[in-house]
Amino acid sequence: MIDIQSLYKTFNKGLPNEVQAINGINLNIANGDYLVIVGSNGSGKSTLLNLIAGSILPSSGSVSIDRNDVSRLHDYQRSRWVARVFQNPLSGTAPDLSILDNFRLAALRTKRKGFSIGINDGFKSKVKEQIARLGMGLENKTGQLMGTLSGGQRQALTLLMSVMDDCKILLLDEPSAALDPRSADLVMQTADQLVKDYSLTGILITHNLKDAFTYGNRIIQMAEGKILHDLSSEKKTALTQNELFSWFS
Ligand SMILES: Nc1ncnc2c1ncn2[C@@H]1O[C@H](COP(=O)(O)OP(=O)(O)OP(=O)(O)O)[C@@H](O)[C@H]1O
Repeated sequence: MIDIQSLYKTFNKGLPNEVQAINGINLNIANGDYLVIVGSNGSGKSTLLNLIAGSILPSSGSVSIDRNDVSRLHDYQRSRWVARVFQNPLSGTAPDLSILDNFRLAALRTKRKGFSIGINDGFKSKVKEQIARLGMGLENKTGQLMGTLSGGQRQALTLLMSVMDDCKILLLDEPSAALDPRSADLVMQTADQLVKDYSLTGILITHNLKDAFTYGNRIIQMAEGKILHDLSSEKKTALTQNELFSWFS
């Protein structure tokens, strides 16, 4: 469970360009929830995700993961809980390395000290088996260079790489925004499947209201660093597309 209490983040404090990006957020996200975050530009969505990931630290307030107060831990210290996928399919992968080597690198990055992982047959077949589940036919091309894949294929593999190593929370910051509509759908479906298959807690930021409507079991709308709407389970299911659109009018 992610428990956020009285969270504030101010950038450039005391300067003329001071911004109160997060303005007193309280939020509880249950294990296994798939939370969608919508909101206008500058409403604080990415800052909230950064605070959960630990890539920035709060001005005040707390973030706990499974009852561990992680508020002062940096992102690399939270990596055993948190995986993150960004908008740009080029980030997070090495284009000049093969698919398999990229998986190996990803595994090495997240394994705790003392745990050695080779590129042995066991690892290779585990990777192939997981890639096959994507249904993209890439399992027999693990020697292919990552840079030669399409943006959608690459983003789907990035998603898989980020969840294969026992993380509990998957943060998705507009993962399909840079992709064509077909690839975007594929990546969103992959994310949804991985959240379910790996029993993850997912948090998705999206500007795509169709995706916000389709995915997740809870939706929040942010405005000026606060939560304006918060609908979970049945209320999210009952939400109509028109109602969701009206949040932005
Ligand atoms: N590192 C930073 N330094 C200064 N100001 C920042 C920084 N990061 C974010 N901000 C400011 O904080 C506010 C919230 O930004 P944030 O990126 O969280 O919004 P967002 O809802 O994710 O927007 P978008 O939909 O455009 O990505 C904005 O006013 C932004 O300019």
